[in-house]
Amino acid sequence: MPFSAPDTATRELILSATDVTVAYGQHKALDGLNLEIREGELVGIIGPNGAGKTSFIRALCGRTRVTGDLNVAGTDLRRSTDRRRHIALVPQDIGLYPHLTARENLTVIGRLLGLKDRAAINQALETVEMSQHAKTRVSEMSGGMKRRINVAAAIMTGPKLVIFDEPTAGVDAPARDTVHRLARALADQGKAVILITHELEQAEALCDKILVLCKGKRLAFEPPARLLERSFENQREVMVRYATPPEPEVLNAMQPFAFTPGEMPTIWVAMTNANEVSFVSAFLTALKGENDLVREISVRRPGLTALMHRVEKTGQIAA
Ligand SMILES: Nc1ncnc2c1ncn2[C@@H]1O[C@H](COP(=O)(O)OP(=O)(O)OP(=O)(O)O)[C@@H](O)[C@H]1O
Repeated sequence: MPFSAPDTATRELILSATDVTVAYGQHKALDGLNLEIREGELVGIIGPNGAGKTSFIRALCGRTRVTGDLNVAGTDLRRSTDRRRHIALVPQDIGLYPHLTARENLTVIGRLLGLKDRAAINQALETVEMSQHAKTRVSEMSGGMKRRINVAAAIMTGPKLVIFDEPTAGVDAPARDTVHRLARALADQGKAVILITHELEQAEALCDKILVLCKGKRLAFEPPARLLERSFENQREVMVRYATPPEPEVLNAMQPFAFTPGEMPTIWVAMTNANEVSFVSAFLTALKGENDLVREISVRRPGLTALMHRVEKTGQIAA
C-alpha cells in the first residue's frame, strides 16, 4: 500500500541521533553527529573514504561503542536488546543458500531470527515483488532477483528503519538499479531508509535528503537540489574530452581556465561563474591550432560527483 503522509512535519520521527560519537582510541571516527530521519524518507549518506559512514552504521547496529543518544521509533538503541525489530541492515553481499528456494531461504532465516509467523515471509516476498518466484532456487535467479530476496530476508522482522550498506559495490547495472528502486519503494511504503553509496548520480536522483560526512563531521543534511544550490550557486561545470591526453603546450593554454584532471587522462573539468558561452569561446581561442584535438565539450550544472571532488579536496561543501 503506498505511503501518503500529508507533509514532513506530521510524519513519525524514526531515527534520532544526538551528539553521536564513535571513537577508536583517541581518533573520533564520528564526531558529534546530529540527525533526524522520518518515516517515508530515503536518506543517502556520502563522504570520502574514512568520513565515518561505516562507523555510523556500526553504531546503529550495535557493533561499536558509541556515546550520545540514538533512538529508533522512540526506543533507546543503547538499551534495546532487540535491535532487529527496529533496524534491518541489507548487507553488501548476498547471504542466501543457493540450493534452496526463495521461500526456503526466508523460512530458515526467519527461524534463526525467532520468527514463527509465515505471514512475515509472505509479506516480505510481496514487498520485494517476488511472490511469484517463491519456489525458485536462488542459484537459478538473476543478480537482481537475488538482491530482492536478500532485501526480503533483511526486512522480515518488520523494521521501521532499513539500511542499505553500499549494496551496489561490484554489482552489474540492472542489479544495481533493482536495489536502488527497492530502497525508494521501501521509503514510499513508509519506512525510513538509509542508503550508503558511491553511486552519486543515482543518490542525487533518488534520495529525499543527503547527509554529507567528512572526517567524522556532518557537513550537510538536506535535499540534494538545495545542497547543490547552496554549494555551487550559479557555477557551471565545463568538461573537455581530448582525442589523446593533452601535451604540455595544450596544458599551458588550459592553465588560465583552472582545469583539473577528470576520470580519464583525456578528460579535464573546470568550474566557472562566467557565462558558459564566453568561457568556452575564450578557451577554444586560447587553444589556437590545437583545437582539432578536442573531441567534446559539455557544460552542465554540477552534481554530487562535483560536490564530492570538492569535499575530498577542501573538506568543505562551498567554495
Ligand atoms: N576498527 C577501527 N580501529 C581504528 N580506526 C578505525 C577503525 N575503523 C575505522 N577507523 C577509522 O575511522 C575513520 C572512519 O572510518 P569509516 O570506516 O567509518 O569511514 P567510511 O566513511 O566508511 O570510509 P570508506 O568509504 O572508506 O568505507 C577512518 O579514519 C578509519 O581509519
